[in-house]
Amino acid sequence: MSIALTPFLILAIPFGFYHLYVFLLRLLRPRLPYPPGPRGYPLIGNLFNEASKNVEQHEWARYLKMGKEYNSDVLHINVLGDHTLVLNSAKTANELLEKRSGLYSDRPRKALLHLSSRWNWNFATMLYSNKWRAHRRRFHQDFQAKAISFYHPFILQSTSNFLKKLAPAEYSPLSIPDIEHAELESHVRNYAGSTILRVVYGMSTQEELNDYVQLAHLAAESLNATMNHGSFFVDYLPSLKYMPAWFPGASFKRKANTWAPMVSNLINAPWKGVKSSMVNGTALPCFATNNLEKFNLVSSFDIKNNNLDQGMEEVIKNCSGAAYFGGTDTTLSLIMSSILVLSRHPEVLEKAHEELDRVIGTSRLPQLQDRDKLPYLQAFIKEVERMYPVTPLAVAHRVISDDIYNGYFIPKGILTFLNLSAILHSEELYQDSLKFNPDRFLQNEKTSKLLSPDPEIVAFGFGRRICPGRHFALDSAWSLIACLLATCDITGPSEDAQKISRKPDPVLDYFDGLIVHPKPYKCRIVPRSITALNLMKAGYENRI
Ligand code: HEM
Repeated sequence: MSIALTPFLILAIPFGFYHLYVFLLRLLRPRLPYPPGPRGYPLIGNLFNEASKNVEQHEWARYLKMGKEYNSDVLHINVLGDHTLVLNSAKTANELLEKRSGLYSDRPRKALLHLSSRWNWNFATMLYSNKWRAHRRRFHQDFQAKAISFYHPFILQSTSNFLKKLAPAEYSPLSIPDIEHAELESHVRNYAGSTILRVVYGMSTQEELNDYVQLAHLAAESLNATMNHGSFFVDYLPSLKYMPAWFPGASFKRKANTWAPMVSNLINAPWKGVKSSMVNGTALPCFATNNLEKFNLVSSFDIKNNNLDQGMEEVIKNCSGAAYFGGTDTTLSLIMSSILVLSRHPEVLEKAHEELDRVIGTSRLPQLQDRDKLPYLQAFIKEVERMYPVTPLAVAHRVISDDIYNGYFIPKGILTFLNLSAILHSEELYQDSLKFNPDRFLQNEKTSKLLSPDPEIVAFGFGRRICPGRHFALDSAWSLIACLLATCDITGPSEDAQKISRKPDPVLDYFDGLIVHPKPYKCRIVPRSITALNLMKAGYENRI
């Protein structure tokens, strides 16, 4: 045999076997069972179970309970022929989403999502295709770990603004009132939104930022409400989308009509702004301008018609929109959970303060370069990500063709939910998993290895769809949390100080949804000293 043929055969033989496997799979199809799950009725499957499910119960908790009931970490649910696969363990996630990622990386065809609001510009919901690949590649170029230091000055600027807004006029700890949830959330949303807007569109004035942060908030409602499969009945019966909006029971359609213009504004308004500022010569360097220049697209602008060259300009515009949307609500959730936890765990606050004072001192703010020197702070953020996952069911994947796993038949088109909460709360992976304990992520001194799997990887999904904004998200959340901790005491609200002995619960204290947020809470945020207050007021001035 010629040596030149060997590499060909090395590729061809597994390829041939794979096709034989798929062929046999089709032959065997009727005989192989679906993975375990609730027994359904002919034709309607588990329709009754799904229709009568307890809406108070979080979807991830329901799947976890179901897994225990059927003693399986893969589950199958069928509603009217619409099949769903649930993966409740890291092992199955790894086997299917990672090792078979070529099969498991599509997204569901969401009737309401696309009907409602043309979210199809968002590559998070795009089908697994060349179009998605082009977007993912462009996004990855600028958001991979080694590229994001370009954005660090913007993160510092937003951190400074956040601290200034929070700083009381004078140092008078006893007279500082509790901070209400709405006020704190608005500061943090502004932080997350303004950072991403500066990064992608170069926006910097408070007026522009306020408008767009509000816009993202309004549009997020529709994505949050529609992304979880089964939130609306039309997910199971797509033909319902043809019902007129006035028809009884068509409330989903009325909602869709309200959401559509909001989502449209979300993508179009900032893009118009960035193009006009480039034409006027007032644009600040950012993801959009860097890429438009890189691909020589500036000369082809037609602002009046908002005429898109259907190629790279559209990709850049869509990626900017995806970052802007993906970066706001998720980062908000992580930071709000971190503050909630700090205010209810004085022992954690004390350890974090001790580390910051020892390593950084009290005369300057921590910076992103200090991160590796602050292992407890790092471990704290990992533990928040583990205990209170921002996206408990990740984002649904769809299987591209028939498959077999552990003797079970996985049909083409099945929706796949990755139960991140089940994985991150798994007793097998994390001892005393429902106890908040950052120490579990401190390195083992002897082996210098982490004792438990790292949520900074797990919490962002598996396979080819893993969150491409994760490095940026972690830098931006770290900066705010580190500076807030360095300068402030964070405790429970004064009037309830005695009552708050219960620690935040991932179910009772959280709303359910695609991106989960803590239910409203109050806390006290008080500068630690006059020096700390001065640091808050000065921010990173002169250093950016
Ligand atoms: C704490 C913050 C964040 C969390 C927990 C988070 C989590 C996730 C998860 C679980 C997915 C789905 C992965 C999968 O399908 O398997 C995802 C996708 C995505 N995230 Fe994030 N994310 C965060 C922040 C961000 C930020 C800051 C950005 C943008 C700068 C971003 C942009 C995206 C995009 C564009 C996708 C879709 C990827 C695709 O479908 O190919 N995310 N994220």
